[in-house]
Amino acid sequence: MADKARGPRREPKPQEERVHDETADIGVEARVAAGVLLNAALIRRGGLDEALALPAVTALPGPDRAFARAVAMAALRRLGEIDQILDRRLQKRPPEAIRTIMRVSLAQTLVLGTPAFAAVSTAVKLAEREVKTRPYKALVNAVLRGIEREGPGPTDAVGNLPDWIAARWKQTYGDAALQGLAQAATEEPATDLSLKPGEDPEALAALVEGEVLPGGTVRTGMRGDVATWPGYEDGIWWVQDAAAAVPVRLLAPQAGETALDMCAAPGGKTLQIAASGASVAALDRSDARLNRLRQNLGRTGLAAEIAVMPAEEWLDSRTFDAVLLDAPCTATGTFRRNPEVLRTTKPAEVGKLADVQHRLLDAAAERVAPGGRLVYCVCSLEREEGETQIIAFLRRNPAFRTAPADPGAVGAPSEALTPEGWLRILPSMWADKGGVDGFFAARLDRVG
Ligand SMILES: C[S@@+](CC[C@H](N)C(=O)[O-])C[C@H]1O[C@@H](n2cnc3c(N)ncnc32)[C@H](O)[C@@H]1O
Repeated sequence: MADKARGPRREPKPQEERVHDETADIGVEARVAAGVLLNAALIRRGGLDEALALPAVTALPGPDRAFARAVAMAALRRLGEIDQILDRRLQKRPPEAIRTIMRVSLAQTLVLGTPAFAAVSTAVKLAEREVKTRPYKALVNAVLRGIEREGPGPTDAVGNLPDWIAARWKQTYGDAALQGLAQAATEEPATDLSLKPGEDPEALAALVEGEVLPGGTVRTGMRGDVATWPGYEDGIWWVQDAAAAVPVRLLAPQAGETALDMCAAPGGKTLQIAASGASVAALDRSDARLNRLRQNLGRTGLAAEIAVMPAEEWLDSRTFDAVLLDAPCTATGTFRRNPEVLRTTKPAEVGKLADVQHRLLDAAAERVAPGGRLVYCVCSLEREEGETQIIAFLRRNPAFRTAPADPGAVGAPSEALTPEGWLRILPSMWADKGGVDGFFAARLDRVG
């Protein structure tokens, strides 16, 4: 939880930014870009990625671009707390552009540790630039200097979650879990690497300033461009959150088996299946998203058959020993890496996606060979997309039974095991190791 006495705690700083804020020489344009990124991320899903391609961002030198992104991400993770601090000092609602300038400034001073003289003076310069914001220059200066002088005051990390999400998670997981989830949402996650079989996780961990997590994932302390990290060129690992690596371990594909990955892109799980020696077909409706899989197959020397296709419309008549359905979902469990997901997901999407998942689950069942198995997973924390789907699926499909998971054997936190034998991984688990993404996973064996 946020430190009630002092406001948001500081996040570890990305490497490039560390170099730069020490010299405090990053200018106004990087702060403009941070505001552009922040607002784009708040407007719609995918907005952050689109904004990263805008000239206001791409025209910046690399370190300034990294700084702008770090500021936007820090602001997104702490938006509720930042607004609590601002709202205490604002008597009237300022124009949105002014709020953005102040949010960007506070993300720097309160979260990233940028020196106040740099964060505040650039905020004042930003206000000065536009006719519409110029009249608020003195307000920006007074508010930000006041916070610097008197401290931010108490904040509540649950306030970083939209109300409807906080209410849902409280009802589903309880108040203590909600506090843990809110805390996890404030923290910048480390990068996790999955290794090809035969590679030594301890040796890689030593090279990438990392540690080996249960299950064999290597969690690295490194930041910046992964293409420059040891082992990238040799294709011995790929980036995959520790929790995202669990469903394929639950599926346990074997050499000589056939496997189908029904919603495969960008492909971390296909790579895991291919690395097991099983022969894998990977489907996805998005050709663009499959490009990442194609690149990673080339880099790692692994093989998969790829088809661009809505999985339920695939005309191929084969059935498979092992079927993975990593279904499209609200992705609310990925808030550590994609903090904007909590802001852009709308309540109505939960039900709409649950309908899609229902349809895809039925299509997946038809692909499972007699004696074969199906793993269903989603990176959502919403029950309708997880537990409720499997309860309904088992009612519709008496030929399938839950194969209870062994969390230790699949590299999942032990407390993730549900009474039914499914896995409900929460981002607040493994807090001492830096947390994990949220996932639901169930293995269903075809017994009839
Ligand atoms: C959660 S992501 C999959 C992540 C992937 N399994 C991985 O590990 O990298 C869901 C994917 O489902 C795809 N998708 C959505 N509807 C689909 C459908 N009807 N058939 C096939 N793919 C679909 C999306 O394009 C998206 O790439």
